[in-house]
Amino acid sequence: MVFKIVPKLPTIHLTGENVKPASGSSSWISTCKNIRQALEDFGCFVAIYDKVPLDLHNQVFGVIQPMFELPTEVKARNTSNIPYHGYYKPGPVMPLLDSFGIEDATILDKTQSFTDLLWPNGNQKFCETVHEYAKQASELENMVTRMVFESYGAEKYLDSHLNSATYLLRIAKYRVPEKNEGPLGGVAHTDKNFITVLHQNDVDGLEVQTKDGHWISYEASRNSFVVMAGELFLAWSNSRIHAPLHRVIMKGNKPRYSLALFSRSKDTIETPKELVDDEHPLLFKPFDYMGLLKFYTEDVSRMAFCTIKDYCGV
Ligand SMILES: O=C(O)CCC(=O)C(=O)O
Ligand SMILES: [Fe+2]
Repeated sequence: MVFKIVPKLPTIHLTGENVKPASGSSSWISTCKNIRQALEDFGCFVAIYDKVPLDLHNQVFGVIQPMFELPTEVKARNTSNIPYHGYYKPGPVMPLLDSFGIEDATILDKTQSFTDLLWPNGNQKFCETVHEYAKQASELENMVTRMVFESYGAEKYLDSHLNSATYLLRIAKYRVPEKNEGPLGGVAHTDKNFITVLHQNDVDGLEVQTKDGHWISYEASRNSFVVMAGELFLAWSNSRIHAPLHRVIMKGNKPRYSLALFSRSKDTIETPKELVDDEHPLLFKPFDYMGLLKFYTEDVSRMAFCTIKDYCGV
């Protein structure tokens, strides 16, 4: 009998001793190493993380669902000066996807303004729950960033990096395809930001491409998060870290809901000199998120694939 080996995304437990730097324990050091290895090999990993309580998980998926039932003209109030950062209605390329973007969702006032736009009579539960979720997800992002910086001996850049970080929260619904429709929920792309933290309900669909071209399906659980590197992280690491292609293929007969927290940087980013040597000559000039965004929105064909080399390669 021939068994087909189905590859899985690496899973890393970000719990207990593994995430206690003060203990100086070997668990912390080996967790840092495992994260770095997973990001270099796959560009992502599944984090098992228990700091987002089950209550918050249930509440956040509870408060976001009614948002998708609002009239289209109300949803369209979620605009942004930055391309692709506001409301995104289902369209010809991705008819199943409906999504909102909350810029700076980790800042309560910003989540409040978003809430006031959609619910002029108030929706405090939505505002507090989504803000709390964004904060928790950003803490996970900060910890992973710290662990990777330490693993590369680049910890002296961590504080200024985290101080210049901003976060976009994208909240998405993928409806069940009709009989005459295909299952494509989200087209294959690489993320353009630093790190993305993805969390979803119990309807799977996310697939990540390996370096050798195989698609791996992610099987979600309530306490799991996909931590994924984007093109900014690839360039920061002088191409050590991989930014994987990923897509959403709908499975099952219930809608899929997901929350994606994208970290970016307000400032210019430079590859630390610790990551440059004879074996790894510098590959990128200093770059910034808005520059990369402008570069790929000038030509939509650049959106799907990794274009950071074309934007700021030396
Ligand atoms: O819904 C998901 O799990 C993936 C979303 C995604 O890849 C994105 O918004 O960039
Ligand atoms: Fe993505």
